[in-house]
Amino acid sequence: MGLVIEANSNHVAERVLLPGDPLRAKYIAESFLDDVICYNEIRGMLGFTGVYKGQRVSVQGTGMGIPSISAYTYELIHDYHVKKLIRVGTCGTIQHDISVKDIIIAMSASTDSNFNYPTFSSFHFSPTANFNLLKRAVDISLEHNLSVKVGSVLTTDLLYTGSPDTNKLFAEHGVLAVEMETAALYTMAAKYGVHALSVLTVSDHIFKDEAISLLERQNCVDTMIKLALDTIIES
Ligand SMILES: O=P(O)(O)O[C@H]1O[C@H](CO)[C@@H](O)[C@H]1O
Ligand SMILES: O=c1cc[nH]c(=O)[nH]1
Repeated sequence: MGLVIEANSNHVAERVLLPGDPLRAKYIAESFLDDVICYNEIRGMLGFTGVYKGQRVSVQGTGMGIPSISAYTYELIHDYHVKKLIRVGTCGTIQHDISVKDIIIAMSASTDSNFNYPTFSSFHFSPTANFNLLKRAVDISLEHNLSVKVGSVLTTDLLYTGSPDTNKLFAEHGVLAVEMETAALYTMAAKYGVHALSVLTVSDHIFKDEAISLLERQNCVDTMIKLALDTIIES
């Protein structure tokens, strides 16, 4: 039992989906898993374990931003021996040929955060997805004719102060979207020798007046959730 997760040691599966929103965790557990138990309610950051296509899978809310996801990821790996983690998040795209509701599979993540500075000092670590999870997610997308974009994302510390110039600069370097957790997830997975991937549904277009409503958001994430569940049990 840690500071943010209160589960018994055997209540969390080796494979975990990580939505930022704890209510998305509840939605995933209720809609996609059988034989569900809720193992965490600390801070309202809900965590569930259930069965998907015969395999145990957990789903843990992470909250928003690097400090929050880092705490959940740390305890899942250290206290509960989790081996595979797939973030199922939302993001804002900065590319003109990507639209709301599209799915992005994050190959790598740049960041404006200094969270890696104490470890690497003046060097810059490149947070990267696990190749096997990435390949499996892409293969499943092709098998099911899902339209997904694979590429890099920008993990920012702040939701509301993203400068248009910075977003434009990253867009010009081929970055697909902005979100707030992937760089930390990939760095922790690399550090502790586990596998991680981020799959993201585009909730808004940062340069256009396009966004899905909070209500719509729940329905739009179903394709991403099924993709992440199939990926995590098959790899
Ligand atoms: O929908 P989630 O998974 O929370 O992800 C995105 O949404 C939040 C911002 O609205 C940030 O956490 C961002 O990364
Ligand atoms: O624009 C957005 C949308 C979702 N999440 C973010 O971090 N930014």
